[in-house]
Amino acid sequence: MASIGVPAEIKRDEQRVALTPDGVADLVNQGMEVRIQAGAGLGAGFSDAAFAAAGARLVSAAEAWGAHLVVKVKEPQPEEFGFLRSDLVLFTYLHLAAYPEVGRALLEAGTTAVAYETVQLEDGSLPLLAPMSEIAGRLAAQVGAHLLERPHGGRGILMGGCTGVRPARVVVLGAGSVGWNAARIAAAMDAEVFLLDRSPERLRSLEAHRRGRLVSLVSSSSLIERLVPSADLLIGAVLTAGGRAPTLVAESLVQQMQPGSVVVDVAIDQGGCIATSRETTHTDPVHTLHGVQHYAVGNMPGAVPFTSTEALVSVTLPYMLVMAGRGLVEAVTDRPELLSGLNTVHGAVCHPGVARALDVTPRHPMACLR
Ligand SMILES: NC(=O)C1=CN([C@@H]2O[C@H](COP(=O)(O)OP(=O)(O)OC[C@H]3O[C@@H](n4cnc5c(N)ncnc54)[C@H](O)[C@@H]3O)[C@@H](O)[C@H]2O)C=CC1
Ligand SMILES: CC(=O)C(=O)O
Repeated sequence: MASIGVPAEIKRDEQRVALTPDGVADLVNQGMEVRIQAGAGLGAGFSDAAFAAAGARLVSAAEAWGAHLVVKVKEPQPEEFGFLRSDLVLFTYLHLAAYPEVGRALLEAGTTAVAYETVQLEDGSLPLLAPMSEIAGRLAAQVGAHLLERPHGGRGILMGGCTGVRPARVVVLGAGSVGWNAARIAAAMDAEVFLLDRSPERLRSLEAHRRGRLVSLVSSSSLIERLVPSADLLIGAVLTAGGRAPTLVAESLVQQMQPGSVVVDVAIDQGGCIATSRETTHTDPVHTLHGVQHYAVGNMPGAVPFTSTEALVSVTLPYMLVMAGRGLVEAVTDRPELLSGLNTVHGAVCHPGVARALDVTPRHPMACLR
């Protein structure tokens, strides 16, 4: 019988879990054995009793990691590297461009790792990243608004201003799932929003939904140089799938921002797109440089684990069913988008963007699977 293991997340401040009790019931009904580490769902509001009632077996971390398919939320932490092995299929967010040491551990162990964030449909969309990006984008506007308040270290600007007083100026780099959601929440707060993307087609597709003081602009380095110094809130949200985020904002530009302004670099999980950001945690989310508060939490959706867990499992469960039920080779035939999810297979890197970031030569995923 195929077994699926769900370890508790141990990344700092991560409270999400990779399966819900409803998801467990679906897998068990398909004849699969589901092992949940005891306590794994508590932070997201799912009790051990609820998982057991759905048919899961409550186990230790080692037993959860011992399953054929291990599903997680975040990349394995160094304490978990010892659980990696060559007959394991790991399905989780990996972001190997930002965490090369995780890539090395997966390659050394020969683990087959399928990264949620690089599963890509034919139209270029990223179905397993999109829900978390939607959440992180919405949070970015909320967090930015909060940090702009004086008691939270900000310059004391209200997002929507008030009658006769200007609103906050928000500049969003990247108009994908994160950027669009950040921009539309900021616009709904009545801020003045500039949404930049290198793709005019992407901006055009958003045109009909644009509301409030939201201006969309085709990105260029000159435009960024003009806009950033006057931004009260700068949000980084660009991505090239699998690759390291490009640095779009140099330190000299951040230096020109007003003291108390805020940077939220959501793209930090791919290395960040603002030169001065470095990864922070929910416990200690802000570092201040040149008088500008930087928020760059690599697992922002972990702040709302109930919403995020439900949203994540709603998109990952169909893939778990096919991977555990029919094996990886049949799964990629049935769901070809899984091929781009393959980051490492038996000691080789299979995704070109990840390979570039790790400075290794990629192998074709089908060749690796054979
Ligand atoms: N910190 C966190 O907790 C989370 C971080 N993320 C990250 O946020 C980032 C954005 O994700 P999504 O919005 O889902 O990606 P997406 O693929 O939907 O959008 C990225 C956008 O960036 C644009 N872009 C790429 N290079 C550009 C450039 N040089 N100049 C201007 N625009 C450029 C693309 O045209 C695209 O529209 C990713 O790194 C993702 O992993 C997502 C969720 C949570
Ligand atoms: C996308 C991602 O890495 C996260 O939600 O934590």
